[in-house]
Amino acid sequence: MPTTVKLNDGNEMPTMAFGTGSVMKEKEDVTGFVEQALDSGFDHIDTAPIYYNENQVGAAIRESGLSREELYITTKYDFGGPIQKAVRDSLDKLGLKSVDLYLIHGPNLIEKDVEGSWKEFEKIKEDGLAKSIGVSNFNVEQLRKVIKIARIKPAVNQINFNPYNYASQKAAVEYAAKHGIVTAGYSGLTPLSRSPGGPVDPVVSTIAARLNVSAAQVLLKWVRSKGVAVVTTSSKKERLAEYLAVEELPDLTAAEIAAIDAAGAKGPPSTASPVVHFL
Ligand SMILES: NC(=O)C1=CN([C@@H]2O[C@H](COP(=O)(O)OP(=O)(O)OC[C@H]3O[C@@H](n4cnc5c(N)ncnc54)[C@H](OP(=O)(O)O)[C@@H]3O)[C@@H](O)[C@H]2O)C=CC1
Ligand SMILES: O=CCc1c[nH]c2ccccc12
Repeated sequence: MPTTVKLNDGNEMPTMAFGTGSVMKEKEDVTGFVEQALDSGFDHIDTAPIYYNENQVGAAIRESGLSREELYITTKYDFGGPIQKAVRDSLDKLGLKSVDLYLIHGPNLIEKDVEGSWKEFEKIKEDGLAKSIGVSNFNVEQLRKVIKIARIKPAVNQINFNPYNYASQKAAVEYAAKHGIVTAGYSGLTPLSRSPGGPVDPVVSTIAARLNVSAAQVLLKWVRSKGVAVVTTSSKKERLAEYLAVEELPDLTAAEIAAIDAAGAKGPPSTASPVVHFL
């Protein structure tokens, strides 16, 4: 059974999500990958209009034969324009009456009218179109602005979170936790996928050897050790099984966590792919 975390609105969110924004090469159909993830035991699927695959996620959900109650679906507001229309468009594409979590994909989408935009999000929850509402890529200041005017606080902040950006993201995670907001981390496997050859690699390899697990499992365990939920992905069935086994692995020791933190603080190798900023 996948592990869940209780959100500040009483709902439970599975702590291991399968992301559809990067599983495929650009414009590739993700239906088969989502089916494979559901078949492997993932019950939380993360999508967004900007991934142009909500209809494919919907098809995979229907194909899976799983009931709506067995699934947790996250999508996002990201193209701008009227918020109520955007959520209904997403629901149409997904073929669902409601999503479990609806996020503002980036702070610039609401910066002109934080209060008015968040009120629209609160209405989405009150109308039952999303069971929970939240934000993504928000820093402390941006979270503070929403919390200040919110009747319903964001339940989740989904952010880029890995050992190489831990020092800069720590404050957002701690601020969120103080306000009862769960942080979900994407790109947790950056040291393997985008920035191989950096100072985190040997530390992770040593821990992986001690535990007889993969480097990806150590990195995801490190994410969880910070109280952060995971949004990851893979095109490979064997990696999906590894990701899902992470909750059952023994905890990293405090010294191991500190060693990953310290290696991450040295930064990625100079050959690392640049982080693309968007939204
Ligand atoms: N809210 C937001 O703004 C954002 C949200 N997201 C969400 O998060 C999801 C995950 O993001 P992503 O950055 O891909 O997450 P991760 O950092 O978890 O990376 C997943 C990738 O790592 C690869 N991988 C796994 N193990 C290894 C290994 N040992 N060596 C090399 N590569 C490996 C996988 O490739 P393989 O297929 O070969 O296993 C997969 O492509 C997205 O799909 C999206 O849903 C992502 C970015 C921004
Ligand atoms: O959601 C975050 C990053 C991302 C992943 N896939 C795409 C496609 C288009 C824009 C942004 C993204």
